[in-house]
Amino acid sequence: MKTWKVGTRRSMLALTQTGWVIEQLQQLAPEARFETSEIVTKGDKILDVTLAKVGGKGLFVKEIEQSLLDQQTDFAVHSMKDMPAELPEGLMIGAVPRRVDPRDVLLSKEGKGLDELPENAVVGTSSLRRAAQLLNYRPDLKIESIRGNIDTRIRKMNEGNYDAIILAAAGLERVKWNGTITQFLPVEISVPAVGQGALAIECRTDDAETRALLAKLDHLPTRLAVTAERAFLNRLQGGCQVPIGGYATIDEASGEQAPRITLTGLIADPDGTQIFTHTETGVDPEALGRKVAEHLLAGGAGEVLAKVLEEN
Ligand SMILES: NCc1[nH]cc(CCC(=O)O)c1CC(=O)O
Repeated sequence: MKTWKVGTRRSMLALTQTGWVIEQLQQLAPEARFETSEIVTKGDKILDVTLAKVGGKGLFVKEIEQSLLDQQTDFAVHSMKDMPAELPEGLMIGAVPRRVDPRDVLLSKEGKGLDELPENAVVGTSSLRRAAQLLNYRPDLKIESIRGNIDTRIRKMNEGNYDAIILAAAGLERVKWNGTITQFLPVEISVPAVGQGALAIECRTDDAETRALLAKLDHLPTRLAVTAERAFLNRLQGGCQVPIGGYATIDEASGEQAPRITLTGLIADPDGTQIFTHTETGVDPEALGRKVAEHLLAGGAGEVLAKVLEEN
């Protein structure tokens, strides 16, 4: 039986999620063998600058995609959130496993939730999307950039530089972090990033054997939701330089083949003074994503986007 070579980043989160994917595939295909190939990406090397300033999305996936194209690896496991809206020619997302909790969470040093944090409290996040939504809700907060993997960020908070930090629930859940989450931020306060909580398993379009293997792990409701979110992002041509959020849910009671999808899109001014959101329901994920984007663009968010892009 074939041995599949699996590309992954080297962070604890990446290795954990890749291990999980291999475990799942092993159960679905007991004869298959897997070998992981750890790849250091540009995003892993640049730890001192805001990612937005050095090219944003794609930094965590480019080298891994090259190894797929060069046939050094057969498939790769990524956080969906790190995937650019468009994939290189010849590659595809072969599976989207079931999503875990998509929400952002607040961790605070003294266990105080967002409403209880003292005036002018310092919150660590390097995400423009998170910063804009926090500031919109609590304009007094001071947002400070923070980088590094989950452990590093939590350590930096505890060492005293920040009163609180914002992370994705999904990352903490996947690494089985055993600390206390202070608050799960409702999606009404913090619309998650496109793809947050989901994984993308990427492979070559012409590799039928790998596609057949990966298809076993695909979760249709998650795929539909993420497809809508990514169509939204794609229509906006947005990287993570712009505060964009997108979150879709599936009404599973509404039909096996073409369930109803509800998508909320968000575009914000980085300082949080202007927030544009729109929610719409449809059955075609691509059409829905475009529609929500176009509604926001027509309603004034286009000017905010243009301004943010100009400044960067
Ligand atoms: N920005 C980095 C990143 N990419 C994926 C996750 C984990 C959550 C996920 O899979 O959505 C994280 C960490 C975070 O945002 O806290």
